[in-house]
Amino acid sequence: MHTSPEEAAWHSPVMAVDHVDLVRSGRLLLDQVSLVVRPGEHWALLGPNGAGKSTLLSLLGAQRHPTRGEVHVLGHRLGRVDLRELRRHIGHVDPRHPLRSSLTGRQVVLTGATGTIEPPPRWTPREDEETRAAHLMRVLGVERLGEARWPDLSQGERGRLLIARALMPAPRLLLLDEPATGLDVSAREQLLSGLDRLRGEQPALASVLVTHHLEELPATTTHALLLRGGQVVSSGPAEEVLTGKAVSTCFDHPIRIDRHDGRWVARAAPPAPPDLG
Ligand SMILES: Nc1ncnc2c1ncn2[C@@H]1O[C@H](COP(=O)(O)OP(=O)(O)OP(=O)(O)O)[C@@H](O)[C@H]1O
Repeated sequence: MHTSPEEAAWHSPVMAVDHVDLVRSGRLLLDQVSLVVRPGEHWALLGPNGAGKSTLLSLLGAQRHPTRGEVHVLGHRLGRVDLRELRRHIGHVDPRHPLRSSLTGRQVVLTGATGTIEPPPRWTPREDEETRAAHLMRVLGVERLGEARWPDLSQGERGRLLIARALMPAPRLLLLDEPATGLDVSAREQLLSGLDRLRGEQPALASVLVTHHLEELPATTTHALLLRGGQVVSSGPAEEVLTGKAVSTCFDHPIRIDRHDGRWVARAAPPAPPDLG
């Protein structure tokens, strides 16, 4: 049967991590981690402090090499490809965006087209870039912030603008490191519904979102990987992985998980009844 290049791209993994170890300063930070992310999949990377989530995300973002094992990102094996070139096809949202000047919201989003923090000198965006920036700002619900100045914006507003910025070059992969940390409930909900809308309108986009909190997972999350001490506790479709048993093991605490309208809620499990037998 004939397969078109579009169909082949749809089925080929966006990234594949195969039995990866990562050692730094003599410490094993990732221990035999494997993960395959396909187009249209939205992964949650969960685990306690120090589990290795950010370390794994930095591999997925082509920011470092594994010590052992293979990482393929967008069909390229890390170690055999120019990492800077590869990074241009990955939307990596850095919550500590190092912007110092007082750009407007629209200008910040447009710097996603040049991959720079400040607009390059004498650079003027093309009309299609302006149109895309406006569209992405609408999808993420920040269209009214086009003329607002970066230093005046709230953390939640900045976070959504940074996601729009990361999407400017139309990446196939979006990486989000704790995007809801520090947001109040309304800002968090606006962020999550923006992500749900985005995923609905870009069905081939794949994403990986790091968090400690199940409440911060968008309803469109399809898969989850639980990490503890650099090792995978469980990995696969979200409804199979996000169970009380696996999450309790991961966080080393008895936790009960409920799901309402597609969203997850975690709380301490009630103590087991005394054994009267
Ligand atoms: N360059 C390094 N050398 C040695 N240890 C490191 C290095 N970078 C990170 N670590 C350690 O690796 C472990 C995993 O760190 P990482 O930041 O990936 O965890 P995390 O799951 O993202 O944690 P958190 O939820 O607290 O952000 C931590 O114990 C950290 O101290």
